[in-house]
Amino acid sequence: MSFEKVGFIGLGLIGGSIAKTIKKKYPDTTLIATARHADTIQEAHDFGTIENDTLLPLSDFADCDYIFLCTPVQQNLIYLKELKSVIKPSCIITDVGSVKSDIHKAVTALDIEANFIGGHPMCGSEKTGFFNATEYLLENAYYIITPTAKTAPAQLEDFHALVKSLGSVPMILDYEKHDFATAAISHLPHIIASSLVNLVSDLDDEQETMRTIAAGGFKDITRIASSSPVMWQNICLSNQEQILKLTDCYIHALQNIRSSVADAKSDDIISFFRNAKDYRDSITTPVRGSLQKNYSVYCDLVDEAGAIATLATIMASHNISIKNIGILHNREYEDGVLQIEFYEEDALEKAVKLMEDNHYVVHRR
Ligand SMILES: NC(=O)C1=CN([C@@H]2O[C@H](COP(=O)(O)OP(=O)(O)OC[C@H]3O[C@@H](n4cnc5c(N)ncnc54)[C@H](O)[C@@H]3O)[C@@H](O)[C@H]2O)C=CC1
Ligand SMILES: O=C(O)C(=O)Cc1ccc(O)cc1
Repeated sequence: MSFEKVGFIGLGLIGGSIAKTIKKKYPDTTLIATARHADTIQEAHDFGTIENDTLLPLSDFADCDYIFLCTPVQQNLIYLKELKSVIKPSCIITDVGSVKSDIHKAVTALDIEANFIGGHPMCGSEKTGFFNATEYLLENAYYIITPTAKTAPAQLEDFHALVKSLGSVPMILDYEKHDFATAAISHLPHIIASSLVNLVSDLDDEQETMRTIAAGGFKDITRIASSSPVMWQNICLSNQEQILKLTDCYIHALQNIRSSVADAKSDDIISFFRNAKDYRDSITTPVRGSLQKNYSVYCDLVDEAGAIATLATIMASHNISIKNIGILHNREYEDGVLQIEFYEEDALEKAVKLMEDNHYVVHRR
């Protein structure tokens, strides 16, 4: 695997995270980028991630070994067409878009199948922009790779190795299969989250009773409604067929549970919740490559000044990096607990032992 120059078109949460990770793992690689706003490029240059400090014309990407398309999915299609006449013969254009069929069809129509490998890192969040990009976002996340019929095996192997070296877990998948699966586990959930928020917003009273009492469950299930509207508009338009299929299935499922409630079918209602709980509990178990793994523990708050600093010092003196630390108040922990999040499972296990040795009351869930 050898590459000297990598280009990014779009440098937000995902493009920025990939660029920061490549810069960290391959400091000698030249990275260039262009985006919609000059500020983004200036910020990434000042951060030390990319070479250029102004917006670049696409002709400047001519000697790139890899070009990552990291704008909203429909915008990626426009850049793909423009890049056809720019790239060198050995260049691989890849994308990070949440939908794959559209771009694969465009690649075939443009007759550039030998120069394209699709990609989709299964990580991210509701946040946007280079500012929120991190060099650990990709870590342990599945990174779906969708080759074309004309992808050279050696180039696929190289790209697979690159993805792995960035800390992700590469998974090769057929692009149509990808679009059905992501419609179910990502696209429909985003539609449901946003429709639920819109419903509450429409039904709330003048005193905003619903907004005021919105509890953990509502906030958990609707976090992703804060995602970029443009990005999700693009995804809905690109993956229209699969999203329609899944939405119909979901409407049917809602009608079923509605009937069970209307007819007071207690057995059906309990099965509905039991089945969901069993499947959901099986997903919670930390497995390699899950979306946004969270290695958190909770400990009872010691009510004295400097309690957080003391704990942070204990961790630091044992070389354990803390990703996040803060006080959590919810129904489960009425008096509040300290939530400490780590980057990896090993660190979490070490930290739990240390905290217990230091007589902290530790909760895991
Ligand atoms: N946000 C997430 O959690 C994930 C997003 N993706 C995919 O990654 C891609 C990028 O998403 P994010 O990085 O989250 O978005 P973002 O909003 O953080 O960044 C988008 C970038 O594209 C640029 N951009 C937008 N419109 C443009 C245009 N017309 N011309 C040039 N540049 C333009 C912006 O300047 C910005 O640099 C999308 O295709 C999305 O489907 C994939 C996995 C996860
Ligand atoms: O915020 C979350 O949990 C996400 O679901 C992030 C996400 C958004 C889009 C994708 O294509 C993949 C992952």
